[in-house]
Amino acid sequence: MSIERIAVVGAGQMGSGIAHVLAIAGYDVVLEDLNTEILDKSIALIRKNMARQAARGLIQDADIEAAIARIKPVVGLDGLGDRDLVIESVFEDEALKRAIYQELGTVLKPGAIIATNTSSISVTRLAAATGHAEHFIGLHFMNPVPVMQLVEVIRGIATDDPTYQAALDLVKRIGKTAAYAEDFPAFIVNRILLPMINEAVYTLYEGVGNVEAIDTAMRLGANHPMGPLQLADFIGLDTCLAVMQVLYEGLADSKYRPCPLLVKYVEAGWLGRKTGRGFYDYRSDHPVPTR
Ligand SMILES: CC(=O)CC(=O)SCCNC(=O)CCNC(=O)[C@H](O)C(C)(C)COP(=O)(O)OP(=O)(O)OC[C@H]1O[C@@H](n2cnc3c(N)ncnc32)[C@H](O)[C@@H]1OP(=O)(O)O
Ligand SMILES: NC(=O)C1=CN([C@@H]2O[C@H](COP(=O)(O)OP(=O)(O)OC[C@H]3O[C@@H](n4cnc5c(N)ncnc54)[C@H](OP(=O)(O)O)[C@@H]3O)[C@@H](O)[C@H]2O)C=CC1
Repeated sequence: MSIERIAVVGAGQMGSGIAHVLAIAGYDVVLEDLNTEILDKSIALIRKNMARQAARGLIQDADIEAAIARIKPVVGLDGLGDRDLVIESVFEDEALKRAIYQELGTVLKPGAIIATNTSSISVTRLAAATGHAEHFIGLHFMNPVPVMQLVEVIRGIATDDPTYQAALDLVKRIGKTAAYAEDFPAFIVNRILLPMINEAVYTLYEGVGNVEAIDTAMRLGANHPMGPLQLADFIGLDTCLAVMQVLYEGLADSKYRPCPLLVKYVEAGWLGRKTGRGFYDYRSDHPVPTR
């Protein structure tokens, strides 16, 4: 199937990044969320990040307005009937994702593909909520989407070959590299990355080091571009916890138990950058460690 008209459902940090790269690649993009305030914020973030790329010479300044014009922000799923592909990128919450697929089922045209940007949840199980599991696939983009080269592609047990091929063609057209992961909890990247982040939270929780020491140690000691706690704040502590819970429940191994401190921060609403506070406080010019 040829894909030209795409919708991105969920205009958070990932949905905004996905819409950004699709528009730069020339696709006709509808960006959907719950209200215009979020959509306005998303378009402003996309414009800022495109300017960043232009400043680095990765795209031309002149390309920005044309790309932004290819993104149509909408509230509600009703107008998605002409879409060839919908990429869902709402919270890492299975019930929410399934509810959105059920609503999409009433508006999408026959043969339309649904892809989920889930970080960890079973693609096979999510597909079962759509009624067209053969046209459902996992397309796991990496954060920040405009910068990261990888997209994990995950087939559900029922995903058909044309859907899989259409997904690979899209990844190629946006200039990224596909890695194929089998449909196991958290796939490849987060099966490895999130336990490392969780271990960094345990290191803080047990008092082995403070926030600054832990992040400095891994940036300078393991050459990580961001310390694990800085990265957790960047990802979103709610998403980090959701992925650890999927691993813990899905693999039934105590080594994936989410650190109690991570649970506490999420319960407090300290979700990292997106709420202004996590392991760092982002409310002043420079991030300040909070422990
Ligand atoms: C749950 C999951 O599924 C999680 C996943 O996505 S798995 C992948 C997780 N992501 C990572 O591991 C990324 C690790 N970090 C990095 O690679 C680098 O720090 C980075 C690429 C994010 C930035 O690289 P850098 O050379 O420092 O870029 P730099 O010019 O200094 O930009 C730093 C800032 O710009 C952001 N940034 C840079 N270019 C960007 C772009 N085009 N779009 C969006 N953000 C951008 C950085 O995130 C950071 O944010 P703030 O400006 O808000 O502080
Ligand atoms: N954060 C990361 O590093 C990565 C995350 N992912 C995955 O991407 C997905 C999104 O994560 P992320 O962007 O970080 O999350 P965010 O919290 O940044 O954004 C989630 C977005 O979903 C919106 N939303 C919630 N309910 C609905 C709905 N019913 N209809 C439309 N939009 C809705 C939210 O709007 P509102 O705020 O109004 O509720 C918000 O804009 C998750 O599945 C996550 O696992 C994948 C790779 C990396």
